[in-house]
Amino acid sequence: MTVMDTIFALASGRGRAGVAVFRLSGPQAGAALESLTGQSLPPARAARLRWLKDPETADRLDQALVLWFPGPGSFTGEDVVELQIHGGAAVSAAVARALGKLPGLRPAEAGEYARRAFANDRLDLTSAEGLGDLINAETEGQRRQALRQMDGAMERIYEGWRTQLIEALAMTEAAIDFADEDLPDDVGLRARPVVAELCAAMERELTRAPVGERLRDGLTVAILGAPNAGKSSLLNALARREAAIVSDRAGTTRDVIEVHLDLHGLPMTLLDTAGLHDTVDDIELEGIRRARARALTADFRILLLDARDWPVMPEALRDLTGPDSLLVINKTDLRAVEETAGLAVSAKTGAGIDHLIETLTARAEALMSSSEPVLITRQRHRYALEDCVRELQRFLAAGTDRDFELLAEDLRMAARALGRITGRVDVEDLLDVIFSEFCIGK
Ligand SMILES: Nc1nc2c(ncn2[C@@H]2O[C@H](COP(=O)(O)OP(=O)(O)OP(=O)(O)O)[C@@H](O)[C@H]2O)c(=O)[nH]1
Ligand SMILES: [K+]
Ligand SMILES: [Mg+2]
Repeated sequence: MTVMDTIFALASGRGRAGVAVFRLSGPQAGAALESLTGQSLPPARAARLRWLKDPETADRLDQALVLWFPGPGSFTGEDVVELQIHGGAAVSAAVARALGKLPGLRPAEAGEYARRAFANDRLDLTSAEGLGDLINAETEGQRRQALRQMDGAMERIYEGWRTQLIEALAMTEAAIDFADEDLPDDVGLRARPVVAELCAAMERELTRAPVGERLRDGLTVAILGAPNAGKSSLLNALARREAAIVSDRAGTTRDVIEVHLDLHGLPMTLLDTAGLHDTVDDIELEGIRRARARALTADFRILLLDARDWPVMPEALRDLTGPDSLLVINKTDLRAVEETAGLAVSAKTGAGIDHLIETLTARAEALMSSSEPVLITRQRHRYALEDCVRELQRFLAAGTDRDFELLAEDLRMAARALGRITGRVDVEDLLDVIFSEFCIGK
């Protein structure tokens, strides 16, 4: 058994505030609380008002609300203490100094609480990621997704799949281990329909992957158009600030400019790009190359046209039209255009901008909304799930004459790939449990 340090850290943000919260976790947490208060531990999970004193000088530091969460039912699974003290730099510093004087205590490193919670099986990896995402969530959509991930919705589905896989593995191994015994002939083949169904479910999930990743990272929308169409002006109008330089000189924007927006709870990254046209200027040409390259990786594109050019579409925009593009006609204050295929706006007067935002929001929602919890919110989930599906496909592609040993290996690898997502990798332990419930042999 390893002797764990007891860690402490300011759990609330730095700076002046009404209350600051210290959190202690580890075997000495209870003793630390007793020495700081000079009293025995309060009842579990009930707040008590206590004076905190310096353990060496007995100087009063602050009056605090203290909470005692004995392990293993705490956030980290260890003994945890929370000290709610008065906010303010000097109070926090004094309490931190006092904590540092106590035996076995040291300041926590970044992520150490979540790491201990993971080590003690209080959190799986997806829940830990969800917690991190929740703390960083800036929009409603991100908050909802993070919360679902944190409360274990994702873990339950992955673990359910993994258990089914390991059951299929047990059936396949039974065919190897008990080959000479009195087993039904088809026991090794029974895994097949289970694996086929699991594989289909995972493939379905992979096609939904962009939803979760987009929701976490945001949707990317590129604004494209001829020079001086008003791309930078439109970006500024949407962002409600002067993020990009606007001038009447064609070729003002030369590099890709990114602005992050929150569209009714959906995160969006807006890209302003160099005007697309024929030029011999090297720098402009490079800008145009980058604009096109970025535009192609964007989730969708706003093709911006000067109302005075309408309905002639500049050459450079023509090959970018399609279902992932939205035609927007700008400068309608200079020339009115009829209700057309495009959206009429004026970046200058603001006319039509609200309508554009509504359209963007609707598009973004259509791309991102999902009533079921999304299972893939990060690249690493997608990669692991793709690995898993590859193994299952290999299993399914094998003919009936294939060696059960090799089939079992495919399933074992598939289970490992899934285990990488949640951080639960105990294939053998689970296999033992399943075998013990298996009514063969005895
Ligand atoms: N009247 C009017 N002028 C506009 C409107 N939008 C932009 N402009 C003007 O058009 C000119 C070009 O605007 P920019 O936003 O710099 O255009 P751009 O497409 O970013 O141009 P480049 O970066 O050079 O490709 C500026 O003088 C703007 O003030 C509009 O809706 N109405
Ligand atoms: K310009
Ligand atoms: Mg510009």
